[in-house]
Amino acid sequence: MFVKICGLSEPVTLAAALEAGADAVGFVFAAGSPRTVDAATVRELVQAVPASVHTVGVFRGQPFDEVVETARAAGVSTVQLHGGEPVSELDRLREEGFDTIRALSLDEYLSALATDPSGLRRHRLLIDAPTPGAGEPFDTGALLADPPHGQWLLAGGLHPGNVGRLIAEAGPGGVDVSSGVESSRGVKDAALITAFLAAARAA
Ligand SMILES: O=C(O)c1ccccc1N[C@@H]1O[C@H](COP(=O)(O)O)[C@@H](O)[C@H]1O
Repeated sequence: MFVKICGLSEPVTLAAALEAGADAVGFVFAAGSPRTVDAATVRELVQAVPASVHTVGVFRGQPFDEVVETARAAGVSTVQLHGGEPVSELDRLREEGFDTIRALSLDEYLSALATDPSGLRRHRLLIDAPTPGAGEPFDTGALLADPPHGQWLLAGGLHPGNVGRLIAEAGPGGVDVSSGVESSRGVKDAALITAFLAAARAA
């Protein structure tokens, strides 16, 4: 089970995620989030991340050049796009040398499945709630009829108490969490991060 802990901005909770065995750590560059960080802060933070752990920059609706410039300045390995950007933008990010995560809501996923199934296979897929980072779960039932191919990730309202059940029900290859490992909105909690990793690994 691939586990990503997202919305990190402080050395202590980044260390907790690494200590607990996270496969990926995420940093939010999208505007308007309580977790938004700047590239210089992330460049410092990623110095502590081993090469085996993915460092993910999270963007939503930002211009392509800004995404590339920010991701390069921050030194992240992977770009995650949440804004319904065309798949060609993710293709170009790959050409720029980044690994990619394409984040879609369930409706966006079902629409892409109908209109461009080959595009869905070119990038690591993350299926998220309609409002990313809000801590709101969604009904994964429709995924059972059309399960995604490959090692897709599930996000949206996950926390240590529900991640095991949702992994069992929806069958993702990985999970991504932000709100569910926070003590208050935007404030990460080391004990919750550790509990989330343990619950996801036990599923
Ligand atoms: O975390 C945010 O604030 C955020 C803002 C804009 C785009 C994506 C964001 N986070 C992503 O949302 C999910 C986690 O959501 P939840 O809080 O656990 O429900 C995850 O994919 C984050 O990368």
